[in-house]
Parts: sequence; structure tokens; C-alpha cells
Amino acid sequence: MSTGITIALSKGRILQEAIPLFAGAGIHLAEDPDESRKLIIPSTDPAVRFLVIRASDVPTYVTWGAADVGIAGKDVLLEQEGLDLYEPLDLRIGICHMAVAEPASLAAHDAPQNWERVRIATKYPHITRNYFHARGVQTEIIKLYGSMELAPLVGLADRIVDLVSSGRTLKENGLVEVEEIMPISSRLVVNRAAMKLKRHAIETLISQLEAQVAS
Ligand SMILES: Nc1ncnc2c1ncn2[C@@H]1O[C@H](COP(=O)(O)OP(=O)(O)OP(=O)(O)O)[C@@H](O)[C@H]1O
Ligand SMILES: O=P(O)(O)OC[C@H]1O[C@H](OP(=O)(O)OP(=O)(O)O)[C@H](O)[C@@H]1O
Repeated sequence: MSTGITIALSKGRILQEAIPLFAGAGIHLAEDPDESRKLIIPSTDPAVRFLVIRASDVPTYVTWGAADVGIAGKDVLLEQEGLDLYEPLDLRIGICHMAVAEPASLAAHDAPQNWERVRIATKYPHITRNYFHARGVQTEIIKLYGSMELAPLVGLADRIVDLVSSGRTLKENGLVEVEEIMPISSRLVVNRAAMKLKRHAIETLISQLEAQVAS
């Protein structure tokens, strides 16, 4: 096992919000991953490198030790049940919430407290099933991989469970939020063996990032 630290994160919003946190900790990516096609990006610190992967693959790389550390949304961590990872820090980036939404026309006469059975399109079947099960509502779940907002517009489902931030995507598609399920942010996750074998380096990274989050 190398003594350096490998950090897994995803392109797009997490990367864009994570870059300033790492920069504040003195770690700068050697290349802009949004410009490069490289999947392993060195940093200006020879002991730190980054893997740039799909958001939902981050827990897999960290669980198996291919990365020591990763950044993943709480939505991804909750959806992939049974992960055996440390989650030492809420980075307060990727802030949004998970919600149930439906067409405004349905919401005008809908009563969520009376729901008995719902047909939901979502990228989050486990979270959705658990949420409605706890409420005693039966679910028919249609798994999608993106653009959930389309499903109720074309009759694929009555409602969706998805992430909401500004609310713009719902609004532009004539949907309204009817229930908030939970707040979401991105978390630092750490491989269990790495936490022992690279304790000093990883604890240093955690406290540097913690200081950035608090500042
Ligand atoms: N609108 C949003 N505002 C803030 N954070 C968000 C928003 N949408 C998603 N996120 C957070 O950012 C993470 C990464 O989202 P992103 O859209 O970059 O990847 P993705 O397309 O969902 O992932 P994958 O490529 O694995 O399907 C999500 O897991 C979530 O925690
Ligand atoms: O409330 P808003 O600010 O409009 O943000 C919400 C949108 O952001 C996410 O999608 P994303 O942009 O990641 O697209 P994708 O999941 O379809 O790839 C989420 O799935 C919503 O569609």
C-alpha cells in the first residue's frame, strides 16, 4: 500500500465546490478535471492524488480501498445500503434536499396525508421505499437514472422523489414540492483500513478540511 492519499470525487458540482476546500487546505489539482480527460489527476502535493469518477461510484472505490477518501452526497450514501465506511465530516457542499413532487394540477386537489398507494419515479428506490413504508403508504417505484421531472408529464408516474435546490427544475416543468424527505449535503468518507494504516495523513486532511468548512 502506498503512503500517499487517493481521493475520489465526481466531476461537476461536487468537484467545483470541493476545489476551494482543498485549496484552503493547501492541496491544488494539477489540472482542471473539467478540461482534461484524465481520470487520475495529480495534485501539487506529491502525496495526494484525485480520482475523477461518477458520483454514485465514489462509495464503491472507497469501500474497496481503491481510494482512501472520497466525497459523496448523503443521497448516494443512503441509497447504497450497507456501506462500511467512516463518514467523519459534513463538508456543507452540494446542499439541497430530497422531496416528493407532483404536477401542480394534481397538487391542487391532493391530500398527502390520505395517500394509500403512490406510483413514484425516482433515482432513489431504497430511500423512497423506506420513507413511504415508514408512513404506511404502499409504493410502486419506477427506477430512473436522471431527468425524473419528465415522468409525471408523460404519464410514467404520478409523482417523483428527487433532489431540489433552487426549485427551478420543478417550476419549469410545472411540478410542485409536496413533502420534504430530508436535507442533503456532501460528506467526506474514509476507507476503514486506510483510517488505521494512514491515520496521521488522513486525520491531518480531515482537520484541514474541517477548518475550511468552519471558516
Ligand atoms: N441541484 C443540486 N444542488 C445541490 N446539490 C446537488 C444537486 N443535485 C445533486 N446534488 C448533489 O450532488 C451530487 C452529485 O450530483 P451530480 O448531478 O454531479 O451527479 P449525478 O449525475 O447525480 O451522479 P451520477 O453520475 O452517478 O448519476 C448528488 O449526489 C447530490 O448529493
Ligand atoms: O432545484 P434545482 O436547482 O433546479 O436543482 C434540482 C435538479 O438538480 C439535480 O439534477 P442535475 O442538475 O444533477 O441533473 P441530473 O440529475 O438529471 O443529471 C436534481 O436531480 C434536479 O433535477
